[in-house]
Amino acid sequence: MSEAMLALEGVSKTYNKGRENEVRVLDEAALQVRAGEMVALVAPSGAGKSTLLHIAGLLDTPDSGTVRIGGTDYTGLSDRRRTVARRQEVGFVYQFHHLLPEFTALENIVLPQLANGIARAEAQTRAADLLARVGIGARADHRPSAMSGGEQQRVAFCRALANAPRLLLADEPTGNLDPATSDQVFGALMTLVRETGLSALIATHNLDLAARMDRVVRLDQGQVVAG
Ligand SMILES: Nc1ncnc2c1ncn2[C@@H]1O[C@H](COP(=O)(O)OP(=O)(O)OP(=O)(O)O)[C@@H](O)[C@H]1O
Repeated sequence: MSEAMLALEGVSKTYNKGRENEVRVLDEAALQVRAGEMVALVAPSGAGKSTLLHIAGLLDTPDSGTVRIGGTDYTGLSDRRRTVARRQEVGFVYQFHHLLPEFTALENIVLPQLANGIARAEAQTRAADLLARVGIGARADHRPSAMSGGEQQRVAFCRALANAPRLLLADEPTGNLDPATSDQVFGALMTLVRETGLSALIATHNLDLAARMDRVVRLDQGQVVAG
């Protein structure tokens, strides 16, 4: 078995601790995603999927437990170190694309690379290559408003992969699309993940999409269990 790219151990998270509206969302949760593995995270609304993804992606910290990405333990590291690690190691995709409306598809994928110190020419070549791989090379100069929902989401996938992360985290990445488009766009995401050898943890309510991944896990009473 290959080494875990993402490893959560004993991760607990409670919101509003000690208050009467206390919510214990994660309770000693454990999860491993191996290198190159695609794992579906399925859970009812409110079960804690977003909380788990934010902790896995170093956007939030657990009350206790450890988070390792690529073998590095990020527990207790400074916000700065976590921010740098997040930028380099993790790509995020959300239900809504959150593309910058005033920039073209290509520029939306170039900008995060510039923020990561990549030269503009190299960033543009990489952005064009990513767009071609998800089948929308011809839309490179379109702004988000001049693209379909499926195309916008494909751009969001490319942006998530712009800095060649090792881990992709996605929260309902096709949840805003009609079923047929969702199916096609998810296919494009899977191809991209497979070609780049990424590890991915993808939250979805769509059991058909979940079944196309390597493994399905569920969140049950704050713990991650086999799906
Ligand atoms: N910042 C917060 N403060 C207090 N409670 C919170 C906070 N964030 C989330 N919660 C609560 O924690 C629980 C889990 O929230 P989370 O967003 O992780 O669920 P989810 O499984 O992603 O849900 P959905 O599928 O609806 O997005 C919910 O009951 C939510 O109300």
